[in-house]
Amino acid sequence: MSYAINEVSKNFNQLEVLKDFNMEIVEHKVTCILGPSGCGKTTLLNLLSGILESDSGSISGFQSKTISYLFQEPRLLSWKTTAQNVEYILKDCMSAPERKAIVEKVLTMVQLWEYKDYYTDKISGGMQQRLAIARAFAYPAEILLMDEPFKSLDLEIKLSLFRCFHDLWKLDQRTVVLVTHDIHDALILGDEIYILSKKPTTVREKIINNVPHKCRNLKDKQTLLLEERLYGMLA
Ligand SMILES: Nc1ncnc2c1ncn2[C@@H]1O[C@H](COP(=O)(O)OP(=O)(O)OP(=O)(O)O)[C@@H](O)[C@H]1O
Repeated sequence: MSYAINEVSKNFNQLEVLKDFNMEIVEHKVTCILGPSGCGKTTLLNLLSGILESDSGSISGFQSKTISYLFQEPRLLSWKTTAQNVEYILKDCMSAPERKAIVEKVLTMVQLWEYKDYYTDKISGGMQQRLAIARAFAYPAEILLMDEPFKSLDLEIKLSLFRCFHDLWKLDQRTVVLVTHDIHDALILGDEIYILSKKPTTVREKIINNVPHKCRNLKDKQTLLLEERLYGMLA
């Protein structure tokens, strides 16, 4: 199954942001949207989640789905512990024993189980972002929308977050739409990579990344070839 965005246009007053925009999102894949700052990536996620309405065109498949959103900043509850931050969002959708099991599973996967009783303002920024990713995957949404969750992080932290992402994604191969302006995020995480133009924004290219998730790293030969191709397209 896939989700379709057909000929969608979105303006803010006189500003044309998306114009006759077409895209397909394949279930159980990570679709990465790579585009310059201000081209309308967040606007697109807001259209997919129903926060915004398009001016014309259609978006199909999302309406009846549960959607989870992960933002650039972790948006944690500082008055709750690491474990409580995950448990809290699960309270209406599963029993207490189920919640406990999931909290332990995801916190262990992102190496935060030993910090489960720490308040979130007592853990580092990288740990907070790991927690936010674990929390987003813990919620049983069918679609996960990610808005530049790796922006402004140094490379070492980013690489550890990429590993967390891959481990969590492998659990149930969630349908993910990730927006970014960073080629590395797209190369390591995206199965399908859409490259956007400047405003008024359309899709310039679509690339399929066939490198298996576990082989993707910034030294892998195939990944480097793809990187060269992407830089060529963005030049
Ligand atoms: N509610 C709004 N009202 C008016 N203009 C808006 C609104 N939301 C976004 N815009 C404008 O639409 C354009 C696209 O914004 P958007 O945040 O979607 O871009 P983006 O690609 O996510 O940007 P960035 O990479 O910098 O986060 C920008 O020029 C922005 O100023």
